[in-house]
This record gives sequence, C-alpha cells and structure tokens, in this order.
Amino acid sequence: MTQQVRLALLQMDIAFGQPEVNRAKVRELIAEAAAGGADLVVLPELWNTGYSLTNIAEIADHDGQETIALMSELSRLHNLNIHAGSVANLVDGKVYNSTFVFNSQGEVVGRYSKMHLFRLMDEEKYLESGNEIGLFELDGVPVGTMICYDLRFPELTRSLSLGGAQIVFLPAEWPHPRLNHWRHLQIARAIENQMFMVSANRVGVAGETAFFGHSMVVDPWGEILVEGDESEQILYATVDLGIVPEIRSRIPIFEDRRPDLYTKK
Ligand SMILES: NC(=O)CCC(=O)C(=O)O
Repeated sequence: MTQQVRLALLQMDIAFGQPEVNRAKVRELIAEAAAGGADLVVLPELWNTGYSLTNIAEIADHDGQETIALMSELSRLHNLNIHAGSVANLVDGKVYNSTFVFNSQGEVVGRYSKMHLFRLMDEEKYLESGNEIGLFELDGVPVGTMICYDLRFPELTRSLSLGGAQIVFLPAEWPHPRLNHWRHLQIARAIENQMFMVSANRVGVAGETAFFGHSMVVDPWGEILVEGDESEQILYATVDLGIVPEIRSRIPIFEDRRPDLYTKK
C-alpha cells in the first residue's frame, strides 16, 4: 500500500441464511467501490450467512473455498485489496467465524478466526473460537484484524499494536442498544494504540435484532474521518499512514509502558 489509502466500507444488509444471494450482492458492491476509486474494500461480519446459527454447518463455506474463489477473482479484476469481513466457515466439522484478507494479486495474505465468542447472540453454542491473533502484512504495511465483540478486549488490540499494526480492521454485526459502546470503544482503541481503527458494521434487522451500521474510520488521534448512518451505503475515507509513526514519536506511549508492573493474568 502507498502512504495514502482510499478505503471503502461496505455497510450492507445481509440476507439471512442465503450465501448465494449475499455473494451476488457483494460482487456488485465491490464493483461499485472500485468505480469509486477504492484501494481497499472492507466487508462486515458473517456476510455470507448472517446469524443463521441453527443451520450454520449446512450453509457455511467449506475451508473458505467459495470466499477465496470469489474474493481472489474480484481483487484481481478490480486491482484492489479486500478485507473480506468474516464468513461462517466449516473446517473439520467445526464452524468458525473467519476472516480472509486479499492483496490485489488475489493472494490470501491474512486469516483470522474470532477468538471471543459473543454469548448474547449464542455464538458459543454453534461456533468454535480461534486461537491465534490476526496480525499480518498487507502490501508491506503491518495490519491487524479482529471481529466485532473482540473490540471489548483491550489486550487483543494492544497485542496487535505491539506487533506493529498501523491499522486494525473490525468487521461487525453489532446491534442496538449498544451504539454508545461501539463508538467510544473504537475511538479509545485508536487513541490508546495510536493507530487507525476501520470498521464495517451491517445494517438491517434479523428477528428482533436491529443492526445500526455506523461503520467508521478513526485516525490515531481519535478523530472520526467517516461514519455511516443506519442505511445501506458505501463509506469512503482516505487515510495517511504517515501519521502513525509521527504520533507514536510525539507521545511515546510504547516507550513509556511499564509491562514489568502490569498484571499478567
Ligand atoms: N457480533 C458480535 O460480536 C456482537 C458484539 C456486540 O454486540 C457487543 O455488544 O459486544
């Protein structure tokens, strides 16, 4: 990636339990984002199935095959990077909530499976948690990824920033009534780790759960560069990666940390 990166956040509704419908929609939206000049497109959480958990093993992707084939084709076709949000993914009989990230040559450069499962939406009953953090390089830039509820765990974001991440991505299906938490936690994570937070949250309703969107890009100074409303939309923001080292040297929190004194457990 160059220093200036034009991001496109796909804030979309998700057809419940209908992967084919969602894949067709995502194909259209990525073409639209490419026409809008995007260098990097970010999708929401579980965009292939939504939270159709009772039949998730039947409708999940298998070893990421459908997702990889589609995103690899689209990243090459449109010459852009894709953070493919997350998908329900069946591996060895277990379903994971998994992220795949693609460079513009269509190669998978990052993978991550959600490590904190969200009990309020029954994830722990149907899904398996991942056991590795999502830290990787995208076009030579160290970046990290988390998924939705992971945002509530500052230790995870700190592990990513200590690993050098300059951007942390957050695909999500985060609903009402917790908009306040969603906004403030992202701003806090960006400021305390002096990095960009980039989220794509879905909109729409599933059963009694209403998802509010408000996808956003927060810079390392805690300023919101773009924020969605509650409608379907593609949000664009251009980030200047040069400000990450600049802010990290202006307030040297990574040098001033006292890990020798912090609680280990
Ligand atoms: N899909 C999720 O992980 C939702 C997390 C959420 O809503 C929260 O409040 O945390």
